[in-house]
Amino acid sequence: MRRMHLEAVLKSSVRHAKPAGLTLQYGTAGFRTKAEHLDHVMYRMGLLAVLRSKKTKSVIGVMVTASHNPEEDNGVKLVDPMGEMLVQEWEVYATNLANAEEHELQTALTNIIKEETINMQDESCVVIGRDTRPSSENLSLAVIDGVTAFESRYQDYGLVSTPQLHYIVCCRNTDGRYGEPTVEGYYQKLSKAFNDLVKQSPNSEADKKSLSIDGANGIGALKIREMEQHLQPLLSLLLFNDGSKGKLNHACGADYVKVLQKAPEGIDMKPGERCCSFDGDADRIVYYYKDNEHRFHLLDGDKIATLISTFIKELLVKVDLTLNMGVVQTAYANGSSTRYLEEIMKVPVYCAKTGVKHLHHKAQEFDIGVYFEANGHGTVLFSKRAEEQIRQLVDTGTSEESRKAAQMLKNVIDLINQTVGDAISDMLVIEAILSLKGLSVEKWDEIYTDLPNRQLKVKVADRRVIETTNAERRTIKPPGLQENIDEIVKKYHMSRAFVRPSGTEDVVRVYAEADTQENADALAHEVCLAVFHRAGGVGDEPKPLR
Ligand SMILES: CC(=O)N[C@H]1[C@@H](OP(=O)(O)O)O[C@H](CO)[C@@H](O)[C@@H]1O
Ligand SMILES: [Mg+2]
Repeated sequence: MRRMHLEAVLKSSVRHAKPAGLTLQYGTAGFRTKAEHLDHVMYRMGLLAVLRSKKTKSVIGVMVTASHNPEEDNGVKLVDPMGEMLVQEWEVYATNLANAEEHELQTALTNIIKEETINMQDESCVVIGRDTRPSSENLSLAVIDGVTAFESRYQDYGLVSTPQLHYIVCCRNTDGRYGEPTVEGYYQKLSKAFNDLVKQSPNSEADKKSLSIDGANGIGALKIREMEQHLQPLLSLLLFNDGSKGKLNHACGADYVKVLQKAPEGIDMKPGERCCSFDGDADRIVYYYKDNEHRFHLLDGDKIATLISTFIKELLVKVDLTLNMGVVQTAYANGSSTRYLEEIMKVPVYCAKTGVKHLHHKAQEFDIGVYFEANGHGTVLFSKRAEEQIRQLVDTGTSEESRKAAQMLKNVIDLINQTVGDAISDMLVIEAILSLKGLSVEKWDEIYTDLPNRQLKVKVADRRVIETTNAERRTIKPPGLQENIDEIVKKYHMSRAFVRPSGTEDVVRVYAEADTQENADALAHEVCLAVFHRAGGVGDEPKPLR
């Protein structure tokens, strides 16, 4: 490392001192904790982004957000050259850097540079984005301080959704082939693909119902407002929880709706009308509606994956292309969705560990890989081969029908944000499919019926005592826990349950499914007790739900 660089680093590091003793881990989605503990982490992630940029000879992204966490929290994640999450091998560098005490920082940096044989003379560029949290602006300035300490180039994109930053990184590293590397370029690309798609809809006039969006009082609301003008008058959007009064993610947003299986506050729901919720950084989406009896119905990531993969499969038949398509889920996927995809749709389904990076990785193995977490985070990946074949058929398809189907697939490719799950992009794909197929939200919901399920959390002294295997569906530690869960599960009908330590919160998550909601709740509670007693629960024993 050149002396000058190092001196600059050590000098500016003093302004971003690490609270002694604080340790954090680069988890499922980067670092996340109370915002006041993150200044030094941001500065150091600025440094790491520069090293990653030099190493990959590409533009690297840094996003300041804590997604669905409460407003007081914040976090940071790095974006790799093609818009993917930071490669796993570098997560340990991120953790080491974040946890190095002041006097260890130099060694931590030198180690990475040596290990990765980074040439500090190489060019570098970092792009930065942030969500709407009150703490985000200052924290992004800390990132910039880190970036400039290494004399790197950077561009601050300011307020953007997480998927917009992923899109921008991908555009910057592909000479604009993926699109114009600006937020405006993103709107142009997506809205053109969407408008072209729905133009082909025989039902464009038929379903005049509007879509109500819960913006979680976050960045998604802001960005929908900007995008809206590109979409009019094809889609009528009603925006709620737009951040003008409510608190970010408070009693609203995709996570709230999915976990509590109820409508967010602040939204005006009319029977039969489509509603959707974004999360705090707009990379997740879930749909829902209430029926004429005012019962709430949730259409989560599993229902979205089913809708999209069915649509794509039908188009593939029309264009007569033999491309292999697979759906990737996690253990949280509702059993009914897996059964429907495998048995009715005859689509191969795979189970990956929780966290988008695992699903994304698996989905890359297919010509067309559809992946969604049940919570609504997901996208579709098209291999280069698939994309080329589809684009070719737009002109060379043997019949009018096949050319039209190829055109639709091409529009889907352009509409979907292939870099990462994206609430806005997914929403437009869903809206286009519903319009093209003339499907109401009720009809979409009827494709299969979810098994009643419950997700709970247990507080334990150290969640790392739980180790899992088989894509997190079974525990191997602590001893006896899995056997205990197996015994409990046997007592219920159509039942399934698993536990795993969360990667973003200091809790153990419990998931249970059974034939009735009452049984799913009782099963979840019994499993919570097993975790509490066998994995060092703290505080009061978990109480039954009713
Ligand atoms: C059950 C669940 O929804 N888990 C979420 C949550 O991870 P945990 O490791 O379960 O805390 O946050 C992740 C990041 O947003 C997301 O990828 C994941 O799906
Ligand atoms: Mg998110």
